[in-house]
Amino acid sequence: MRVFPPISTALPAVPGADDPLTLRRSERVARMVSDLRLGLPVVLIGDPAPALIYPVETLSPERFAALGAGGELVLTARRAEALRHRPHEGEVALVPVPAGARLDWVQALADPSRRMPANAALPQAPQHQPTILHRAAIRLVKTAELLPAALVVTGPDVIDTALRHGLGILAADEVLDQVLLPRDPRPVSDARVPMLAARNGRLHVFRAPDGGPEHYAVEVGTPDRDKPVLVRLHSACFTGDVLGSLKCDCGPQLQAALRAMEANGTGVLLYLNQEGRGIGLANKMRAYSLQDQGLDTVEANHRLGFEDDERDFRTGAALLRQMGIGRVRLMTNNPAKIARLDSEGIEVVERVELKVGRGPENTRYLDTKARKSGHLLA
Ligand SMILES: Nc1nc2c(ncn2[C@@H]2O[C@H](COP(=O)(O)OP(=O)(O)OP(=O)(O)O)[C@@H](O)[C@H]2O)c(=O)[nH]1
Ligand SMILES: [Zn+2]
Repeated sequence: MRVFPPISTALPAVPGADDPLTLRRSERVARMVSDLRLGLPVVLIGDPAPALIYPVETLSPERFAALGAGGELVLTARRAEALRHRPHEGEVALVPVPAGARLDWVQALADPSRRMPANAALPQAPQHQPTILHRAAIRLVKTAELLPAALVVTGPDVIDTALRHGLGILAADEVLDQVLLPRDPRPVSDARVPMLAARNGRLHVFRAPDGGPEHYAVEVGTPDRDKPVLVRLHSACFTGDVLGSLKCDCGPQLQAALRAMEANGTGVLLYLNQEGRGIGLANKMRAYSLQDQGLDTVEANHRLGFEDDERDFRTGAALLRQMGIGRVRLMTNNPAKIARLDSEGIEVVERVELKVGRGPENTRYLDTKARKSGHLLA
């Protein structure tokens, strides 16, 4: 068996860490995430060998054709369950890609909206277990808000290929550590924004140093930081917030929270860009299509290969810390938000109910959240 050199010796001499142009780990991971969105492969170093990781959703037919035989498809355990292919314990599952397999076949395994080509029986799972390399691959495509599936191709020339083509290359454990790290957004700019619901508003824009999405804080009046502040943690919902979709309660919740802050005199609404409970708008629309076929909101996420909720509320806690807010009266029906703020050292002194926007189009959605996701809804 070929022994692969450690990354430090495999790479040509690189400038030292004190060189300001040396890319930090967070920057290299951010580049990898953008590359995957473009359909480019990245290289992960890990067990059993360095591997090229191709995003299934954005992979072009030409690049797929050039892969040749071999390779494994890595799916989440959720997606594997939906395919009734659950050979491994743990978060991910592997499917060997047979010689001559078509890209359609690979993409149909990842995407429930595609019809499986004929004779699509899944090949036997490989003997070996998934490793940190496969988990890191899934984390990367999830961070890129793509379908959670990747092709993993190992071979003796992986490092050479990466160097020749300038592909992103990092150790799998470094990628996982980085992707799971709490983001620490920094204030960028702010200005007065009078709103219908709250005249005395100011919008603050925060940017994550790792290239992740920007998040916003809408400050109403000037809350006294020595007292608990009326706070809403709101996750982006383009359909509800902007289009007034009746499928959820987000739009009415957003407006009601701002009105409550106006009535209270002060408050802070954090607008977290975690669309679709963290799966992104494209995947949320895939989930909506599945809901049109009869699945509920949780089942639809699972069928796509996601958990019910992929959000990370540590971002909310980081924003509150940045704004000098340590104690809050939190407007929510979601106990997970309270638990996360508490564990991040933000004291939730009171939960303020926010029950608005229930109607015939979203009754099932709200009931499912109460029944399956622990939401405190009437
Ligand atoms: N994946 C998915 N996301 C959805 C669906 N409907 C709404 N969303 C997203 O769900 C999130 C709702 O955010 P919030 O209202 O802040 O959170 P919540 O968990 O409902 O908690 P509270 O409103 O505080 O009680 C937004 O990111 C929406 O885009 C759906 O059917 N599927
Ligand atoms: Zn919504």
